[in-house]
Amino acid sequence: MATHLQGSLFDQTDDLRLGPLDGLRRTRLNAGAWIDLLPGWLTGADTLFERLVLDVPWRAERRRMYDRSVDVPRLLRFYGPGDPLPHPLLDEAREALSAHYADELGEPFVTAGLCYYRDGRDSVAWHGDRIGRSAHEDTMIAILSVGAPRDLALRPRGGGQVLRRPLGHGDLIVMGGSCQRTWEHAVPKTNRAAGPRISVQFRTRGVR
Ligand SMILES: O=C(O)CCC(=O)C(=O)O
Ligand SMILES: [Fe+2]
Repeated sequence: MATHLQGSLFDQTDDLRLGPLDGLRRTRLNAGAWIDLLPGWLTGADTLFERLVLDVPWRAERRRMYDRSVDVPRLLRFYGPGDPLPHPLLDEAREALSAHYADELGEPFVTAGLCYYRDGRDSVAWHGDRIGRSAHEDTMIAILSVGAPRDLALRPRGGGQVLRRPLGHGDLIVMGGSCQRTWEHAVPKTNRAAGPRISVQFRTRGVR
């Protein structure tokens, strides 16, 4: 797999470090959904990006579409509860998030789903993460984004005004409340030249 990393693509420091979470800012959406945003949570994210590209055993998946089977346009890897994560920074991030949201969430983040968008043609279509308890309970999904900036788009389920949040290198977004049931999200394809991006989604037990 070609990685096309030209030196310090995204930021200038090798010092991989998570900042404090008290800068998180909440936007309330309707129907009990909300998002928390913290740009630049992780600094030195180049190192993490490069390690994840090389070390994660990425999988291409296929899915049925009508009578054909098509490639899912991104690479994936899922780490379940207790699976060793591919980089210690991810353990640190998950622990920091679990501690920060402990009272409000009432349980820790235990899984990590990784997605690798190789360029602007890779994407994920509108969906809610509604497999498991999130189909009928509030939950939180925290996403750490590294690599090229891509928009996370959000809209009320079934349609409505689309919000876009550009997620850059080291940025954190948390979708909470009813967001997976009452809203949908997507990473749309882009015609702009977009470099590679990796997102890490932390979820609670029994939520996909
Ligand atoms: O890449 C992202 O930021 C979002 C990924 C996502 O929504 C998912 O895998 O369920
Ligand atoms: Fe999702």
